[in-house]
Amino acid sequence: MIIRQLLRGVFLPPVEFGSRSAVLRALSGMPHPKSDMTEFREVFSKAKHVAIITGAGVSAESGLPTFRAASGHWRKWKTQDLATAQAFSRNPSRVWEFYHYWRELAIRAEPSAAHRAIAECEARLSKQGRSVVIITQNTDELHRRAGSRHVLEIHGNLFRTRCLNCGDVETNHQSPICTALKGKGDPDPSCSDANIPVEDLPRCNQGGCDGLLRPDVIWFGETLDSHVLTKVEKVLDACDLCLLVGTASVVFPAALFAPQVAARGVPVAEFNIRPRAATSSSTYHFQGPCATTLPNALARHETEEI
Ligand SMILES: NC(=O)c1ccc[n+]([C@@H]2O[C@H](COP(=O)([O-])OP(=O)(O)OC[C@H]3O[C@@H](n4cnc5c(N)ncnc54)[C@H](O)[C@@H]3O)[C@@H](O)[C@H]2O)c1
Ligand SMILES: [Zn+2]
Repeated sequence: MIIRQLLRGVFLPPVEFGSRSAVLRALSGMPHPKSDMTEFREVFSKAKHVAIITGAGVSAESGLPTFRAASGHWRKWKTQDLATAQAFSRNPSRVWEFYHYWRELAIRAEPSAAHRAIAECEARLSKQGRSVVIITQNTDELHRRAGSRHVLEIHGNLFRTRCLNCGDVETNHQSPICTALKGKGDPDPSCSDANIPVEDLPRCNQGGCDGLLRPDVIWFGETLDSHVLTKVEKVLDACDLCLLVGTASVVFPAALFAPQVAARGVPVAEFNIRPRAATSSSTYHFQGPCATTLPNALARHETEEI
């Protein structure tokens, strides 16, 4: 499967809906995605294995801005220029400030109605012998905090650290993660770097190691965890309904997941505040904030007995 070969971080050009997609649709005779909720609910009620692919938009209503909403910047730097191994080795203090900012936002955030609707749907369907698996690009843990149990975090987790010296991976929810980062990380472009000495940044506490820790997230240009990708492949191959929630789907390899499922003739239902260029290849598109659209879409169907 091709997704195994791919690194994170190749961007698709973010073509706006209405330009190239409209032309392609007209040329190919491709139907417009439907927004018929009753029909979607019929399909949903019959699905045995549901894959739900989520992106930053699912956490937007929890107060975590999408990179796009934050104009793709933290202070004066592009987020994709900070989320790299090169940026970390050049300036670990700046990159830790950036991740400290995200950790503190995520710790204080609460799961939204969209996270809760997904978790409730998973719990209910599992009692009926049906499965729901969440494949998320988010690193904020809000799906788990909402109660979801089958979550594949393809881009890692803000609340894990990895030691650059011994490789030890630990869960870490400390706030702040180290004293030197307390009160740092302000995203305002006029704010200066804290320039924290490397020995005061988060360090490994495994017997005498003291190596520098990094956030255990997948940075641009890094390979996704092959164990996680193997699980993703199985879920994509087995699903008979796929939801694409709050993602621009412009970052590989996640951008390939829904098209891969659609190519098998499996319905894809998209929930986004705006159409994307590739929305035209989805079966359904429900436009609007997903904390409003998803609870209706995933509520108990009249044919469900429990
Ligand atoms: N919460 C997080 O963990 C978080 C936040 C920002 C970025 N990221 C990272 O950024 C990368 C960019 O990927 P992405 O495609 O997920 O994000 P993105 O910022 O590129 O796109 C977000 C998408 O969500 C949609 N959206 C915004 N608000 C919405 C809402 N209320 N309801 C429904 N849709 C909404 C937007 O139209 C857009 O298509 C990912 O790899 C992710 O790891 C993560
Ligand atoms: Zn170590």
